[in-house]
Amino acid sequence: KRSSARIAGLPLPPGPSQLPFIGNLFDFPQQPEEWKGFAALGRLYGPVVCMRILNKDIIVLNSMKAATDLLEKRNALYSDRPRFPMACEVAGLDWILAFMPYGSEWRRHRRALHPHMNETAAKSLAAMQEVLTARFLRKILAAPEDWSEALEWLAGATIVRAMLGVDVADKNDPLVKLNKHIVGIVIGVASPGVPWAVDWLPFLNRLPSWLPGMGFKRQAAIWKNEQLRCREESVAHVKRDMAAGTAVTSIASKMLADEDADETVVTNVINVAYLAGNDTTLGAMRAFFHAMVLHPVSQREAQTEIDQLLGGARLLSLEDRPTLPYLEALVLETMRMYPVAPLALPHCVTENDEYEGMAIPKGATVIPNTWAILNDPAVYPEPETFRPERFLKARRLDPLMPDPRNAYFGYGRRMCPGQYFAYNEVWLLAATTLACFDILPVKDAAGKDVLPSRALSSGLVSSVSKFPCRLIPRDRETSERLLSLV
Ligand code: HEM
Repeated sequence: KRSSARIAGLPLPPGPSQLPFIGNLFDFPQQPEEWKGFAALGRLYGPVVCMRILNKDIIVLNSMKAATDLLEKRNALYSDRPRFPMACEVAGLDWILAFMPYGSEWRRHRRALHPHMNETAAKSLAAMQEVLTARFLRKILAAPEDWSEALEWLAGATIVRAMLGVDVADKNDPLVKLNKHIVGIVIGVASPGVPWAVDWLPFLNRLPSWLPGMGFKRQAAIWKNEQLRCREESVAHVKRDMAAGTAVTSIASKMLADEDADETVVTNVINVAYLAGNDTTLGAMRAFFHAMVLHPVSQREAQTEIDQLLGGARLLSLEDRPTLPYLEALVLETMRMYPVAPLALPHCVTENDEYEGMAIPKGATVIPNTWAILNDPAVYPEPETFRPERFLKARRLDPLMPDPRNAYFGYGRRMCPGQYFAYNEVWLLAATTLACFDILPVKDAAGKDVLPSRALSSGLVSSVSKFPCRLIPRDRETSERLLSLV
């Protein structure tokens, strides 16, 4: 039986029928690729699906219209997060902006980040991104088989350079290590599908650690110490350099130089940028290589467009973006087909609401199904086909085509604050790599192409797994000459 209506006699959104107490526990889509399970429920019940697990209402949004109507147009009601007791209260990760409840603290942190990450500010970081991307290309010219490690280096080097002004070492960089340590802890406590009893029964956190079954508290205490120590160290590094007069300008140094700045907020947002920006951007960049291995015709088309613009005379820069519509379409199509956050992050509704005759109960967790939105055949016909042309009309970007970034980077007031910085990085990587290399599949012993798996991993960040590919310089001499100038 479905639970009875609770708001002015309106029914809850449709969904599978519920068992007593556990509700829809057995209907809940399972990893891997649980977004496909949510999309299947959407085909059965409609774009807004309601489920209940134990004591929690869960509303899944499977269409852009529903996501826009609620998360964007009613953002005053839909910008909260569900509570994450294990991550925030037990493991002390409540300083992470992405987990913060909607309110004044959250707003203070977003405001601190905004001047440094908005669209205009992101442009001023592009020159640094161009230099690091050129270093990446030099690395893969020298050792193409190590492209995956070089890409990991690029993702870490860019965010650390932007936030802390530090040039990351080629291997074993201490600041990258610190940040990775925090990421590991966040993955340990906050990954979807990691069941912590305390997340469902928060009173467990009030029981003493020595009781049987309270092992999670002892483990979390260790994680808490570790992550708080690491988080202080990265900003302390910048402060030391500033005191010695050797600091390179960075977002941290600019924030700290502001007399009115609250140091705790600075430490929080500087650290969250690596957490939220490293693996996501890496996943997006790896997806680009994957798409190119699988779609040589699109790759060739983008290279022709680039060659016509450059004629091998210079390297591409971000300023070339408007003159390369096919390349832009190719990057957008890659983002559409490889969403790094297929279920975004959950939102939470703060008041009882009504939508198209259905009750949305206060406190419900709202899961936007970005994967379903970006694979909606009514918007993107034959969504399983990689087709950059879908974004073009008469060889220009079609302004009527919905931009996948409006889902890819999340929704409403919680939309990703790093989106411009991240997009520029992925675009630069795609543009400059295609200018210099052919990206081809590896061959097996019989000389046949080995194509990598298309499956997206589940977790806080989704992407294709690491895979081998062949990177063949298109014109080694010219590439080496141009890259040596950067
Ligand atoms: C390709 C790369 C990236 C993708 C796909 C991505 C995607 C997302 C998504 C889907 C959300 C959740 C939005 C929502 O709740 O509706 C988010 C939140 C967030 N992202 Fe990104 N992101 C990327 C890169 C970055 C970078 C480089 C930063 C660095 C500043 C960053 C910082 C954040 C933060 C701090 C939040 C939490 C915002 C909040 O809760 O208010 N992200 N991102």
